[in-house]
Amino acid sequence: MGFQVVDHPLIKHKLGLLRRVDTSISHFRQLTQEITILLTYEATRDLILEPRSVMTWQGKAQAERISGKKISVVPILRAGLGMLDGVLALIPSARVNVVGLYRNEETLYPVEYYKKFNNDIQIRDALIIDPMLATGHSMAKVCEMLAEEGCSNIKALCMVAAPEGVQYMDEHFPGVTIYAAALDDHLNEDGYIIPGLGDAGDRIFGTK
Ligand SMILES: O=P(O)(O)OC[C@H]1O[C@H](OP(=O)(O)OP(=O)(O)O)[C@H](O)[C@@H]1O
Ligand SMILES: O=c1cc[nH]c(=O)[nH]1
Ligand SMILES: [Mg+2]
Repeated sequence: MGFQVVDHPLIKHKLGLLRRVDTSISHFRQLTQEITILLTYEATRDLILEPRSVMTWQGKAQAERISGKKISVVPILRAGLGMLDGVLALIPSARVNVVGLYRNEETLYPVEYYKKFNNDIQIRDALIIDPMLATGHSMAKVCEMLAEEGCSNIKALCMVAAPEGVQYMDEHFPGVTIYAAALDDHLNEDGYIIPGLGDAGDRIFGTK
């Protein structure tokens, strides 16, 4: 598996603000979106280009355009929605395939409550978005759902990952590359990432 902490001063600075307990809802949303744009930039580095001739003000010139498979973004409800605008800012024509999961607080395994996939999901590369990779159970569940649909090329973006989640994904979906803003220290006894962000869904939606 590929796991990459995207190393950039802007990401580090914005993540520091995101971690602050006194960051407002609106600022939390804005920072999440901005960091997602930076992660998307890195995660799309291997997109394939093809040459293309364009008519410029000085006649024809050689340019390039993205070719090959198209992308579908897969936000994991709820918190993943906070990252959607960031991806769409760079890939405005991406299709969106939504999965609704919540984590059972006792078992720390996800419960599925919603799924809406496009008809052409299997011919697109999938980009899963969820701010938190804690145990990795939610991310793995979505990879399983995508694999069942025939998706063969899957990447994921998250704000903060725990070593436990990275290891779980490595064991179960070694072909999936994850791009994160940070690799944190550990999970606490309730399955929360330390230091983490707290409950990202609550911070984005203003619940609690
Ligand atoms: O790696 P895991 O241990 O599976 O935990 C991570 C999941 O937990 C959070 O969702 P939550 O269940 O809080 O739902 P929410 O987005 O609706 O708040 C988070 O957004 C991930 O989806
Ligand atoms: O730290 C965590 C773990 C799971 N979900 C969150 O929102 N935060
Ligand atoms: Mg939550």
